[in-house]
Amino acid sequence: MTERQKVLLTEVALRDGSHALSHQYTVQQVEKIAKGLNEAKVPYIEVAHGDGLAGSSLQYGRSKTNEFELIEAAVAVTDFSKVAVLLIPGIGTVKELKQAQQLGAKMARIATHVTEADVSAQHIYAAKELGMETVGFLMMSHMAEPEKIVEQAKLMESYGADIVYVVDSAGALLPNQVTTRIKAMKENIGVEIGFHAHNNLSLAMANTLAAIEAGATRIDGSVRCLGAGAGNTQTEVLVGVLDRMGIETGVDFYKMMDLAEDVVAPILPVPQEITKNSLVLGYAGVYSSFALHAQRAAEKFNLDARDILIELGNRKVVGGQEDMIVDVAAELAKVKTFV
Ligand SMILES: C[C@H](O)CC(=O)C(=O)O
Ligand SMILES: [Mn+2]
Repeated sequence: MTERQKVLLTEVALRDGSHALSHQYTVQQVEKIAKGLNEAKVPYIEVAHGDGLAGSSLQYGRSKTNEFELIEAAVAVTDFSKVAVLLIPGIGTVKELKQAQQLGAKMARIATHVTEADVSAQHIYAAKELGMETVGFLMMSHMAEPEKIVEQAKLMESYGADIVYVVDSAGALLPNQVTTRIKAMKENIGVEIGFHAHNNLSLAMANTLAAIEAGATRIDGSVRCLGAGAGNTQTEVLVGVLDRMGIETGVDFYKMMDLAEDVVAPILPVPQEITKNSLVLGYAGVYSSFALHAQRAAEKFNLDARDILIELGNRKVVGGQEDMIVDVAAELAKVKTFV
């Protein structure tokens, strides 16, 4: 009997989902969600500010609760799931990585813009030194062609990454574009390949299936889609779909559905859905976590947030350039004043 294909899921509702909740998680919420994910046998649970360790700031949004309390809380209620943390070099430092590891985090996901893998070297080395399973996370992967992604993935592999992810931060990729990127990596790098989707064009599931078909074995999902913009691939749906495809995740389908319905849905301030702003994120190729900042700038300058997002896409703005959002809004407002 042929062995069933297997993918390992990393649940990101407690990190990417932090964007959707404006980083307002409480210890009690994290305990309940992490406990539910652990009982559903989800292999990895990512916990941190939406922009990774040390992300709590004026620029990225202040956390209600110190993220290390959230990490500690998740570790305390998980005896199966491993806790992961995300770190963007320049936002987080080795100091925060060590603190997370000492609290029990077992995986480090070092995230850079897709053409800046070289800035991940120090933190990948540090994570490996700390004995953590280490992931290279190439954000905004729609902005680089497959050859460039392979080049950058090779750098992360050379620094010691155990896994390298294609990350569709803007939710802008089409299924065929996912296939070409993952296939190119599969043919050229020697470590596991992962994929992280956003649902801004309602393609998260299709793109995730394309990634698996092309050879990705590490997949991100989020319970109730909870993530930046229109959210990520919905974990409970993904588990059901992969089961129907005969692909093993090891995750309990019913327990994931109950967690989504009974625990996560009640804490959402608004349903996680494809709004006009999140749709434009995917259409224009803009970093998903810009949605809330663009909405606030639109209200401040009496603009349509979609106009700000389209202009940010035209300027190919990337993560870390959140300050450009207000600049663009001010320019558009001035233009509007004079027309
Ligand atoms: C910091 C970003 O939110 C990381 C991520 O989830 C993405 O790029 O997508
Ligand atoms: Mn994301």
